[in-house]
Order: sequence, then C-alpha cells, then structure tokens
Amino acid sequence: MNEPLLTTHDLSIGYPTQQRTVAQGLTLSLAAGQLVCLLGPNGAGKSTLMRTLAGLQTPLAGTVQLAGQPLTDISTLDLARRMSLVLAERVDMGTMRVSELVALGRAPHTGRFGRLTAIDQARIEQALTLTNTHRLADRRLHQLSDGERQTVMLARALAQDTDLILLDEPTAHLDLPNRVEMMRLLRQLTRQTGKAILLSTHELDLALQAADALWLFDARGHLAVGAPEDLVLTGAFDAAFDKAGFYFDRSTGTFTMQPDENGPAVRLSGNESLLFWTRRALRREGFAIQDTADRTIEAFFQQGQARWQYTYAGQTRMATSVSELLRMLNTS
Ligand SMILES: Nc1ncnc2c1ncn2[C@@H]1O[C@H](COP(=O)(O)OP(=O)(O)OP(=O)(O)O)[C@@H](O)[C@H]1O
Repeated sequence: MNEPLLTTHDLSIGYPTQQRTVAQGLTLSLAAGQLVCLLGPNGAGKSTLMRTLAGLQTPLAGTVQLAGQPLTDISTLDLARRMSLVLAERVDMGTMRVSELVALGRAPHTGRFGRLTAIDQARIEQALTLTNTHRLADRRLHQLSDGERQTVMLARALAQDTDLILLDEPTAHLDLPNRVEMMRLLRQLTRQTGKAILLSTHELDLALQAADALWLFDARGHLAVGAPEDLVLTGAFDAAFDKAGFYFDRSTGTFTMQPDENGPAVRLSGNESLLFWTRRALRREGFAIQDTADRTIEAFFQQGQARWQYTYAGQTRMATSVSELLRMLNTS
C-alpha cells in the first residue's frame, strides 16, 4: 500500500449553527494510486464530508491532513496545487469558453501574470484529450449540456494536475455509456499517474466494480470502510441502503424489488441466460419459484429461437416469448 495522502483523525462533520452533527469519529485514509467511492443514501453526509475534506467547511472536531500536514496549515495556493475539487453544484461561468475554463486549472501554477508555459499548455492538451473534450474547446459554457459541462469540469481538475482529486457526484448528469467511461477514466488515472481520487456517487453498481475501496455511509451517519466485496459479504452494503420493498441480491450484485409472491409456485429449469430473464418476469408477476412446484417451465433454444415449455395438470404448451408464457400462467 502506498503512503496515505489524505487522512482524517477522529473527525466530526456537520453544521454548528444548526447544532447538527452529521457524522463523528471518522478516522480515514486515502493512499496515492487509490480510487475510493463515497456512497450512502440521500442526506447521509457525503457532500458534507467532501466539503470538509476540501477545507471548505470547518470540522466540528478532529483533523484533516494532507500528506501528514494539517489542512489548516496549508496556504490556499499550496492547497490548490495539491488538491482539486469538482463540486456537484452548477457554477455560473457566464460566457467563458471551455478552453479558458480548462486553462484556469493551471492558475495555481502560473505565477502572478498567469502566462501559460509550454508545460501548462501540455497539461491543458492532456486534460482535453483524456476527457475527450477537444471538440468542445471553442464552445461557451452556457452552450453545453449538463453532462458535457460535468466532463469539462473534470478536464479543468485534470489540468490542475494535483496528487489528489475530490469529485462530488461526477456522474450525476451522464448517460450510461458516459458514466462507465468516466469511471474507467478515473480508475485508469489512479493506475497510470498514481493520483488519489475520492468520488461521491449514487452509482452503486459502478462503484462496486471500479473502486479499490468504499467509504459507505448509512442513514445514521455511520461510515463503513473496506473493499467493495467485503462490504457486500459482511452485509454492510445491504444495511446502508436498507428500505422496505427491495433487497440486495448478493448473487448478482444488484438491488432487486422485493417480490410479492402471492401467485402460484412454479418450477423453472433450462438455459441459463433464459432463466435469468424468465425468473425476473415471474418474480415481478408474483409467482414463487420452487423446486417442488407442480407447474413446470423448461426454457431452451430451438434453432436459435427462445422457447418455454409449460406443463401443468398433464397439459404441455409452448410459448415463444416471455409475455406469452406469462399469459399462459395467468390463465391456467
Ligand atoms: N447548510 C446546512 N445546514 C444544516 N444542515 C445541512 C446543511 N447542508 C446539509 N445539511 C444536512 O446534513 C445532512 C447531510 O447532508 P449532505 O448534503 O452531506 O448529504 P449527502 O449524503 O450528500 O446527500 P445527497 O445524496 O442527497 O446529496 C443532511 O441531513 C442535510 O439535511
């Protein structure tokens, strides 16, 4: 494990004027080269922790240290050279061009007159290339979609070229392929450049796949820390998002709606890929799936076409789609 870059000791976070403690006793560590995802239900404390780690909010108690140095001892300029922050809130940048915004990422490095050197230009180029935002460089910020703006904000943070990057919900406005791409890029950055990245997200599935570690808040402000798989296997993951009506299916790693199971029981066998989707449909419709049931369904492929053979009370019928199968079950 690399040296810790960001550490907290017995940290309490919250809002003193409202007498609101969001979480306490947080002793955390983020190492160089690590991608950590901060997860938790709405209102658990993710943004509050992010802002406190970035020095935008004063801790109620305890300390935050960057490479062993208390955050409070680091000047604003030095902090900007070592830590970049992308917040979820939309910032009104007026008519600034994308290329100008990304160049602003170099401000902590460019000295009094803000003149860009060849190194600064190279970092800006690299940030635009990595985030695939070259094509937007001449556009004005108010002409971007929310997802494009989010990616451009990451480009600015990359141009800042800090060892530590904090991102509050960087995938919030992205479509699925771009969410996956963003996670892949962040993971690649930690691997190739040794940067430490902490991001808060509601993308549980992607976080489980991409993160080296999770910091997982539950609704009461308790924080569990560990490898994604360990937090799933210990039950911490289910518990953090515990709510009536759905459950975390450990065999697929997804949250699933709790089935009503008020319909008759069926026995299901056959081709694995068909079984997965047939099971989903049966559960949604309230059928219980049991190995001892009288109603049996065999799912298989015949000349490349999916088929479901349904047998009940000595009668066998063949369905050519899931919806046809459901109709048969609901009428017999
Ligand atoms: N300025 C504030 N003053 C007082 N309480 C606040 C303030 N901002 C947030 N809170 C409260 O602090 C708690 C944590 O909020 P926070 O925004 O950190 O949660 P979050 O995990 O980021 O939520 P979400 O997933 O909804 O973005 C919530 O109960 C919230 O109501």
